[in-house]
Amino acid sequence: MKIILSGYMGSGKTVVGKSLAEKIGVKYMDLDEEISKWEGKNIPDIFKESGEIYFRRKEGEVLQEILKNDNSVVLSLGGGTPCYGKNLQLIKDDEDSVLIYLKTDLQELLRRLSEEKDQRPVISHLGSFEALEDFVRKHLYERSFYYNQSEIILSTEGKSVEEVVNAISEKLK
Ligand SMILES: Nc1ncnc2c1ncn2[C@@H]1O[C@H](COP(=O)(O)OP(=O)(O)OP(=O)(O)O)[C@@H](O)[C@H]1O
Ligand SMILES: O=C(O)C1=C[C@@H](O)[C@@H](O)[C@H](O)C1
Ligand SMILES: [Mg+2]
Repeated sequence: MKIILSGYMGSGKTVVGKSLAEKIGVKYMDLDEEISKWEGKNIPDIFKESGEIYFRRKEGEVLQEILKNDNSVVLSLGGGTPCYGKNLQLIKDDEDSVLIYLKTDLQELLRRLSEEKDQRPVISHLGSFEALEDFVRKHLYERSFYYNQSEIILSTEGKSVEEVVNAISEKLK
């Protein structure tokens, strides 16, 4: 099975995905990391040097490769992955994939993201907490249309990473 984690930036896809993979003894992959490896540079540099449209194209290509080649994997998507191109449909059409939305509320996302903006080129330019809040509120609303099409929607509210991992394991039983 391919367990695919989706959700806004800061929702915990990477930390939860790594921990879940370890718990159930399955290979872990992070789409952002795979794109970085493929391109030989980190995500902020890809955005800076080649632009977001180029990044989105690579994101779709790398996702397609992983879906084709890796049959047993926990895969953390990037925050925007299901919202671009054919990515969401590709995942829905893949019979072995189960797509899980880590649903984290706006205030918690803001708490996390205000500490960790620099490695996230979509928000790194937002200078103040107010600017970040304005942006994320609207962006999360727009993206929720895509996230909510996931097979499993899991609220992370009040849950530690371990509790999120346990909740996913329960849902998958
Ligand atoms: N359930 C949780 N409880 C407390 N902290 C959490 C939880 N989930 C994630 N975090 C923290 O929030 C931050 C963001 O998590 P993470 O990098 O895994 O998000 P992400 O969804 O992979 O983001 P991106 O889309 O930008 O890659 C990290 O510092 C992480 O430790
Ligand atoms: O939400 C987004 O659009 C992004 C999230 C990150 O995971 C990276 O995929 C990249 O920084 C874009
Ligand atoms: Mg991540």
